Amino acid sequence: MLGLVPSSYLFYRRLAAARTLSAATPLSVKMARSALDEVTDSGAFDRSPSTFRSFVSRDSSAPFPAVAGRYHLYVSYACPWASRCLAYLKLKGLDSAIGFTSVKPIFGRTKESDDHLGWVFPAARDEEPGAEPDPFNGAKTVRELYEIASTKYTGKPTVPLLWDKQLKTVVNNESSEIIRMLNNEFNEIAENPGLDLNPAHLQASIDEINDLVYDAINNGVYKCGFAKKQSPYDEAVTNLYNALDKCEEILSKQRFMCGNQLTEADVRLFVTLIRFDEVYAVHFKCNKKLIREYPNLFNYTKDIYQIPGMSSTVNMEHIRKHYYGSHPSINPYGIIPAGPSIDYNAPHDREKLFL
Ligand SMILES: N[C@@H](CCC(=O)N[C@@H](CS)C(=O)NCC(=O)O)C(=O)O
Repeated sequence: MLGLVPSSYLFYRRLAAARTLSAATPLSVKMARSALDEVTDSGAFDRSPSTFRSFVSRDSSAPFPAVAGRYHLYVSYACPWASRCLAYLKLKGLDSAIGFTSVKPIFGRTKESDDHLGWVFPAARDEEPGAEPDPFNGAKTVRELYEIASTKYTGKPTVPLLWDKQLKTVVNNESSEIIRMLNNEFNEIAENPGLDLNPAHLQASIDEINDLVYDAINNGVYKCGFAKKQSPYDEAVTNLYNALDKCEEILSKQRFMCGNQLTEADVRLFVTLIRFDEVYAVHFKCNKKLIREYPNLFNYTKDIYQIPGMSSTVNMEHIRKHYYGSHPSINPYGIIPAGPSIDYNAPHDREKLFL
């Protein structure tokens, strides 16, 4: 460890700077400790904002410079927000410069002194395929990582989190920002630096699709699933299916959401589509229509799944175990439904349609 410290003075100055940057947000404000608590009096799900919002930069003098081996991504294979970061690690060829560790899929007790349920690491590598013990801090829970980064943290201990091994702190826990950093700032150490998922000429269109997809689809399925009253559910499910119909129509004319090249908008939509028929349809009551009943959306999901590297970011076992097993107020007995076991490696027509 000491080998990483440039000089004790510099180290503590950087640590203080990083902590100020990382903690420049309302850490002392009382926040929900679980997504299931983020429901307003009207019964609607209302997601809290992420807390750690510092940026890694290609500028070598920045507090968090983009260097190989310094950062680690803590994820859950179950989580769509974490999976989009994982997808970027694979697509950009950054997985040897930035390691990652997945937690166990089912929430567990994070402290003996309270009843919080959250992400936990396995005690050994062979405990749960895909999940690994924390390699750097020996943390038993993601909550512990947040507590190492800030003693004042009272918010939700969420994944993904981009961890700085040198300063032992969370750089950023907002996936929409982490993916932009992975796209833009690490090109000098990426194996695929030429892949730009946010090209300037498509930025306006990417932002427009992201606005539609985030609110109505990515977060929309959670609004359906976590609603505690009928009317917020009705509103969320209507918005969800209006947005899916719109995507289906866009994809009838072009291979990807912003044209005929893969962009950030596709990675962001994919992580919800791949979980939809297996989990959201049943667990979150999104059963008006399945993705496999939309010809374009279904083939588009297969198309993206078959991009080299992408299938390794999809662990359906973790996805199914997590949702059905971690929300006792929705599924009290934790029973995992049998189907549908879709083959996303099956042929699709997208390449032929849009040559
Ligand atoms: N805005 C965050 C959201 C992350 C998030 O909500 N992650 C969920 C898993 S899918 C989580 O860790 N939840 C912990 C909990 O509910 O206790 C991001 O996009 O990075």
